[in-house]
Amino acid sequence: MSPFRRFVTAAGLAWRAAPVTTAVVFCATLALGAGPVAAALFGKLLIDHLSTGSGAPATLAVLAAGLGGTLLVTHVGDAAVRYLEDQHARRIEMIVQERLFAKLNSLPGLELFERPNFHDRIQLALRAGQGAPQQLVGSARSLVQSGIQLIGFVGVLMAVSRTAALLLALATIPRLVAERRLARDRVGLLSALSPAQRRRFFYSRLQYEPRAAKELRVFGLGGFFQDRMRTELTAIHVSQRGLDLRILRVQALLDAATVAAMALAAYIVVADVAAARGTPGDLAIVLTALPVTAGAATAVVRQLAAGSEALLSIGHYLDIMTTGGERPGGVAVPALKDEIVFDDVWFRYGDDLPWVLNGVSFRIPLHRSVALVGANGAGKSTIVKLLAGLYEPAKGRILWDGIELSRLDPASLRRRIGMVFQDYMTYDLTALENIGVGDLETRFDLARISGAARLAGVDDVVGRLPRGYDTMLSLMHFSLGEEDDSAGVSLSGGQWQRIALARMLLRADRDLLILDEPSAGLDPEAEYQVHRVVHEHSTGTTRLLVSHRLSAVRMADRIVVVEDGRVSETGSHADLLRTGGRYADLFRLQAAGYQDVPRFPSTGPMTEAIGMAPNSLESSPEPASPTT
Ligand SMILES: Nc1ncnc2c1ncn2[C@@H]1O[C@H](COP(=O)(O)OP(=O)(O)OP(=O)(O)O)[C@@H](O)[C@H]1O
Repeated sequence: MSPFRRFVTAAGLAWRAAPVTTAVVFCATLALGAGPVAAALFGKLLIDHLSTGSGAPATLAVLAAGLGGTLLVTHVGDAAVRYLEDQHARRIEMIVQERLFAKLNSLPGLELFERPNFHDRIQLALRAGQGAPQQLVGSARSLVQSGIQLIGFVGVLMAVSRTAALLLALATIPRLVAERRLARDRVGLLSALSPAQRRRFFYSRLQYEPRAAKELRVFGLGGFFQDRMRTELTAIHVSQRGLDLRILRVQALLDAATVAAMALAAYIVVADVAAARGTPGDLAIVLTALPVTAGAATAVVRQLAAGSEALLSIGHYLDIMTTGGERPGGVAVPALKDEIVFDDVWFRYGDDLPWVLNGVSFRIPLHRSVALVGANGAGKSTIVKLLAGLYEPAKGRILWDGIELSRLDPASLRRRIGMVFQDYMTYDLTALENIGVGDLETRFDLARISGAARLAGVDDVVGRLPRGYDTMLSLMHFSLGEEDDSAGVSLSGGQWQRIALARMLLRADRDLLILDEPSAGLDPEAEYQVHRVVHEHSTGTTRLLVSHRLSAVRMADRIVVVEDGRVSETGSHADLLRTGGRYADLFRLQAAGYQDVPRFPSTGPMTEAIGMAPNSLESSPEPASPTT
């Protein structure tokens, strides 16, 4: 990406955030840049007037007032400009956040979100998008301000001693080169450390997230993850310290060179004044101008480096903003009239990963229910995700009434689908919102939401919560006091599953309902009720159901058995039992399991199978008892 494109993006963001503020800041910058030069000139004139003894009191008063006024404006103006810059930074943050998240929400598939480096890029883009335009504006402002000071003081130095001015200019060139290189290294290090930062935050989050707290305590994993977090942080610090040391070494060398140049320049001017080739005012202004000029030259160089750092890092923001992924256009999805067809569909999650689907073909006829069954990892959820347009097949076609899914508009497709996922979401929202997000168009209509909750068998549970449907379903929403009933509550796994089901039932009028393991966490009675409700309530709707409970799928019009990414059997429950294939075996196995429950041995086969000696805990040496 060209530096020019990055510059236009950063400057465009800064300008659009607050054009008036940007213009005011620039004008103020010009005035603030000229301030110190004007103050130094007023100072020189005052000294010259006093040293010749010819100064009229009125002239002295004017010069003193000029000096005081200039200093006052410079200091007050500086604070005002900093205030405006902070407001500007907030506006930029808002714009960047809006654009980045609009972009992320426009990506229809899951592929990018499952790549760790995409997460790193989002973090870098957020940071760059918020910081870089502001840094660029700040650098440009400081550059102009320091540049004006530099030009002014170099002019003054040139008037008094060209050699002194030349010496300072020579000392600035190596700084320019070195600071640019360091800026590039800083941006490079930030990218290089992203994976380690991500892992560090992952390990740190595990140690306070309520979801992980159970296992961490039961398995005693706190110290283990703390060690991992420490290892990552140590590695990050080692890399950062390496760069810090390099910056320190380079800057110390450059500062030493600048001081040497200043000392030489001061010596030349002192020698000139001693030889009566200059006035005491000349000496005063040179002694003022030398450190200020050196400081301004350093500031100019650093701002140039900071500006180029900002331009390099805005590349991360542009990187996300130009990420492909949206399907261009796409046909609006018509109501389903005939059938959905999987036609020799092949899929794998990455080019270097094994095929998950190896030519899957089956049909979902209109107003019929189709159940997918198969062992863990057979590819059932993958089929579901392909049907929802979350991934695209590598080969083969998925047809919606003969139109390939890839030609359809993903948003329009999803409006035609109601879905409950195997790994459904539990939102830190109220019960009303947790269900209502299933159909935002209902605008959290309590009557519809409680109707869906009733069908899913969770209405009573919600009714008994401290604030009914307005209760926060989250333990993170802490109580504000003893009497505060706004505290969050936590539901059981099965109750959460019913909430997810109610969320889907808000879309029961859609063309296609997809239920991926909707009853996995339910007790047997609840499971039966849920399947009866789903069956009765959505008869006449086209349905795809995934379940391991074969008792639940026997009601389906067609059962598709998936084995190793292929369809091995298709037919009704009765057909498949008659055929006596894999489904019939599984069904009989499950049915037998309910009648004849085997007892688990306390030691023996299971412990041996995982390579443990029986009673290894008991046979492990006792910890030494504390000596008294
Ligand atoms: N996001 C992913 N990235 C890489 N591999 C994946 C991903 N999701 C699933 N897989 C792999 O794809 C295969 C099929 O997974 P899938 O979830 O479709 O199986 P399933 O039949 O639904 O299994 P289960 O009955 O356990 O839910 C598995 O081997 C799994 O490891």
